[in-house]
Amino acid sequence: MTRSEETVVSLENVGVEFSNASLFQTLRGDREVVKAVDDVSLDIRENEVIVLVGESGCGKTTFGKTAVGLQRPTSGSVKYRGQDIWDAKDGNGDVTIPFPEIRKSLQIIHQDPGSSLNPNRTILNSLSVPLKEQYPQIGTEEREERIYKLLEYVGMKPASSYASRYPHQLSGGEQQRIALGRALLMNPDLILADEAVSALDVSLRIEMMDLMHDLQREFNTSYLNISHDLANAYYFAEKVGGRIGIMYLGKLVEIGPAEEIIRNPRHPYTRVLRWATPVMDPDSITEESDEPPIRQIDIPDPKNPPSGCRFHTRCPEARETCVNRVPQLTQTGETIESGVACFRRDERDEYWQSDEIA
Ligand SMILES: Nc1ncnc2c1ncn2[C@@H]1O[C@H](COP(=O)(O)OP(=O)(O)OP(=O)(O)O)[C@@H](O)[C@H]1O
Repeated sequence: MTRSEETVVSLENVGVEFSNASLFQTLRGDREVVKAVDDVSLDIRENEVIVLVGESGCGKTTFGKTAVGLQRPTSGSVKYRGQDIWDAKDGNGDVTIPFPEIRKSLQIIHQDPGSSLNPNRTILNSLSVPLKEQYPQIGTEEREERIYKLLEYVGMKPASSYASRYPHQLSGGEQQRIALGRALLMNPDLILADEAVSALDVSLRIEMMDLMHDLQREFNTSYLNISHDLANAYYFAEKVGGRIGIMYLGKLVEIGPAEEIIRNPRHPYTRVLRWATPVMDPDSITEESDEPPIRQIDIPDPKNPPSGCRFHTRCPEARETCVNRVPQLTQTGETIESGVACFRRDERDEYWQSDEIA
């Protein structure tokens, strides 16, 4: 698929902090702050596929929600086609794209589609609601026509039979198709798919990912997918020339074309993920040893992350300098497509003179 260079969503130095504190804790001054996302920048272009991968709690969902305007960042900016999303929401400055239009263009599908469909409404009713809200000018007949057409697009034929059912009369895979259809009804520029296939059986998972690819061509949509599974990420991104981004404790530590991330991972953490993943096509990866390339299995507490490079406590390559300095994500290829946040990528970095951690 030919991808345009036009940026749909641009996230710049985005940070998201959560404060989990009762009034009592706040008064005592022991407010607990989690930096779910810490200084992450990313451009998502038209027709692009990006999959974010990382262990539970590393900030994937928070970052994804920030990208589609569902989570306000505590620092940095998020722009949709050049318009700051939160300025549009707050009415700050010259708003060139109104917030409702931005929300319509940035859609989300969740891991559990059942919970996002009203159990008391038929599929037709459920899909009519957002269409009525976004396109109040269209009549009932046209609305139903659009819904039926979309149900057919997502493989639910005959559409009229599915349209009259309630969510409990559909399988998990069918519910997920409906969720995808509902997102596409808005004709979005970007769909955030948060673990959208992880609850499905393997064969259904592949079917769903293939369907998403087909519909991407049809609707010119970009996808930001979230997955804890590098094998799924590889399947989804590689087929359409997409990128994989690796997150660790709120940081984007590596990003690049799917093939490159699997064949030539540069960040020590990416190597750990690859080691831990039975990749779908075992021939496509090089031999790895049985020993995990890691010093410590436990993930540090996100409320109290390690200093310097956050991965240093587990990194087999860590040196003293990694304890104090924060590596920035820097370009690795000829374009801004790929980057890695590790001192080892620069042969002149003081890392090479630094002592190994005992
Ligand atoms: N609304 C919230 N309030 C407080 N803390 C939150 C909130 N949402 C997320 N967090 C915290 O932020 C961190 C990142 O969470 P997030 O859900 O973004 O991670 P994740 O990588 O998507 O994890 P998972 O794969 O388990 O969903 C976690 O430490 C989490 O506890």
